[in-house]
Amino acid sequence: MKLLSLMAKALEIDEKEMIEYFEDGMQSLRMTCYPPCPQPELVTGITPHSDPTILTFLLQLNGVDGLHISKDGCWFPVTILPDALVVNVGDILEIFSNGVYRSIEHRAIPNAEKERISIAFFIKPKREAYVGPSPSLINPQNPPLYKRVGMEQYVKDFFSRKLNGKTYLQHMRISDE
Ligand SMILES: O=C(O)CCC(=O)C(=O)O
Ligand SMILES: [Fe+2]
Repeated sequence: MKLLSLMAKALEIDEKEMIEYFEDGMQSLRMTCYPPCPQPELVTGITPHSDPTILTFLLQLNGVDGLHISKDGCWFPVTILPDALVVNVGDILEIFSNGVYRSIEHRAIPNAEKERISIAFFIKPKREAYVGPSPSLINPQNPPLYKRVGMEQYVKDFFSRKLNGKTYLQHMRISDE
């Protein structure tokens, strides 16, 4: 909630709107184990994607790296900092902020020698919420860039597609219609 309040401030919207929208949301956790692979460049761990979340907190549990993020079309490894979580912006925050916060495309690959374990903690709005740009950010100079859809529908659509970069977010963009 503290993070969301700070983001509301940065977006210049009422923090109450942000908190009401996101409170009592859904939370889930995914633990992934990547067995060691002598030729990691030949296999895929988790294919490139952005998360269908507000925020994702990621713990690289046993200190073995393998997370990469995409920036300007290139992949960059994320160095593990001791006792720190990686905080990733998800697609729902990109949509809510009407593109101000950009979700991060990422992938994970196995390590050549060691097993790698990650735990991702996903923060999402409640089931009854709508995924769409915040009404306080929309005006004639700043029209909505994304469609508005019920959270249940959004999740259903996301998981019925193949994980493929930011294609689902692209599908949510109004200009793509
Ligand atoms: O294993 C990782 O570092 C990333 C996991 C991930 O991106 C996910 O579970 O959505
Ligand atoms: Fe992810």
